[in-house]
Amino acid sequence: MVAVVARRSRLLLIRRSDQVSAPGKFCFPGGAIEEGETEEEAVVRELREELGVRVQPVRRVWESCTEWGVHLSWWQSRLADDAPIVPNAAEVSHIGWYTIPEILGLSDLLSSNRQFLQKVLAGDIQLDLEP
Ligand SMILES: Nc1nc2c([nH]c(=O)n2[C@H]2C[C@H](O)[C@@H](COP(=O)(O)OP(=O)(O)OP(=O)(O)O)O2)c(=O)[nH]1
Repeated sequence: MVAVVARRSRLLLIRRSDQVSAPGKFCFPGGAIEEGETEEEAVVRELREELGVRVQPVRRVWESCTEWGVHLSWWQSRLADDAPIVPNAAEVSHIGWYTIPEILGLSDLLSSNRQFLQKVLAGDIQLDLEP
């Protein structure tokens, strides 16, 4: 489950900690769905665990599969309130709000995220950048 959170043409990006898979890579917040959960519930739980924030999943905008076989469901989501983002250091080493060109300029970006953003720029994925 991947949460795509936009604000004033910027997207919420995380840098993965050294203790998880794909250490040090940039991607969006998210994680695996657990048994019995809906996709929306998984998005809400993952963002709470990872960043200490409440989000509302709005719309599934894309589905994909990583080169290593993980199915990803991409959910445009919005922050439910103005509470501060408090990254869980075990999972996330850094967070920030970046424009799409800035994100595409990062060499440590996960390849599925690069593919996602290229599709957004091409108009193949509809994303609301000013929700
Ligand atoms: N969270 C997240 N994972 C992503 C993104 N793009 C992408 O390819 N992935 C991959 C990396 C991982 O193989 C998988 C989800 O990893 P995760 O670390 O967030 O979830 P997890 O704790 O349940 O999984 P894991 O570390 O045990 O592999 O999806 C993204 O934007 N966000």
